Amino acid sequence: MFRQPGGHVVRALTIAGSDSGGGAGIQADLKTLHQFGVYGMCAITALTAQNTHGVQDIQAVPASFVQQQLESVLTDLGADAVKTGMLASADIIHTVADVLEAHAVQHLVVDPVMVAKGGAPLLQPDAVDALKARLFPLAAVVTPNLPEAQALCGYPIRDLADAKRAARDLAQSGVPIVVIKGGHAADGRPNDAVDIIYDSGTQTFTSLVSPRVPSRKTHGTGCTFSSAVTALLARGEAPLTAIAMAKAFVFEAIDRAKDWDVGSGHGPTDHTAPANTSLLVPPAPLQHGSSYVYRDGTWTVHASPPAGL
Ligand SMILES: Nc1ncnc2c1ncn2[C@@H]1O[C@H](COP(=O)(O)OP(=O)(O)O)[C@@H](O)[C@H]1O
Ligand SMILES: Cc1ncc(COP(=O)(O)OP(=O)(O)O)c(N)n1
Repeated sequence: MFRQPGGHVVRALTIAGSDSGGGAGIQADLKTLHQFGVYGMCAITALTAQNTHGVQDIQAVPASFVQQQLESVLTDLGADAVKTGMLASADIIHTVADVLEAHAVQHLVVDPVMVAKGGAPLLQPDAVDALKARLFPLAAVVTPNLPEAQALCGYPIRDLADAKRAARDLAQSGVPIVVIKGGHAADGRPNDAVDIIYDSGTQTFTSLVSPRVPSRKTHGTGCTFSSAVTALLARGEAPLTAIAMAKAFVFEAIDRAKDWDVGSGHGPTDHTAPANTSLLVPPAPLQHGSSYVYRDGTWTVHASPPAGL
């Protein structure tokens, strides 16, 4: 396990739903935290019966029991960083926000999970406002995918210019850093996956680009990405470095899984992808306002960024 200079084992808490298929949710989160050498803990918000073909059923956990799990963990083990994933209902969101406020948690990553890739709703529609009002102001980083960003902003995101507008608008809820993930490629980018980062402090956009792996095995990419960011923030990395390393890790996890036979539908990624710093870390501190590309295991400044970056 990764330790802070004083010898303290780095730990992180995920508050999310269980994916019985093991590719997303709590299972992806704990695998990712472990891979980054961070001690992982969890509070489960919902149980899903799920596989690589979709979500067959959902059982919500009562908000009072989510609260009990959080209190059990935070009053004993503590957390250097916390992430939220599937929160299911406004009731659970209010409970989670109350507990996180009371414990003054640091480094909160909010992955505003709303719909699984197969189309199953993972958040009640009336909970979207609660997410923005209660959790966004507590977050260090918020990581919507394109459909989530559209739902949160209330307008379509068709291209990179729209994604930038959405990132800046979402930051108005009091979020230091918004990442609009590009896995869904609303603007039809067949060859690359572009993530747009807006930093409220510097009021700059940074874009991170990787080749798009031609694979259906991308189940759980968002959970894996936000967990990697959480692990790296817990370890003390700067947010921009954490986000870049997380993107590189997800690229490697998708790439490793492209030929494997786990499930016959949209399979999961391979969380045993390398997470050691030397392979994923940018060679120099990333500059806000620039565009970077991850290719062949290396980050470089993007010499010919896509139009709109
Ligand atoms: N086919 C792919 N090839 C490379 N990177 C991808 C691919 N699909 C998603 N990503 C990356 O995975 C991360 C998660 O994005 P996304 O899939 O949009 O999230 P979600 O699972 O929440 O829908 C982002 O960094 C995105 O760029
Ligand atoms: C229990 C649970 N939580 C979250 C998700 C969605 O995960 P995500 O990483 O966005 O991956 P896809 O479902 O989009 O492949 C989930 N499916 N289940």
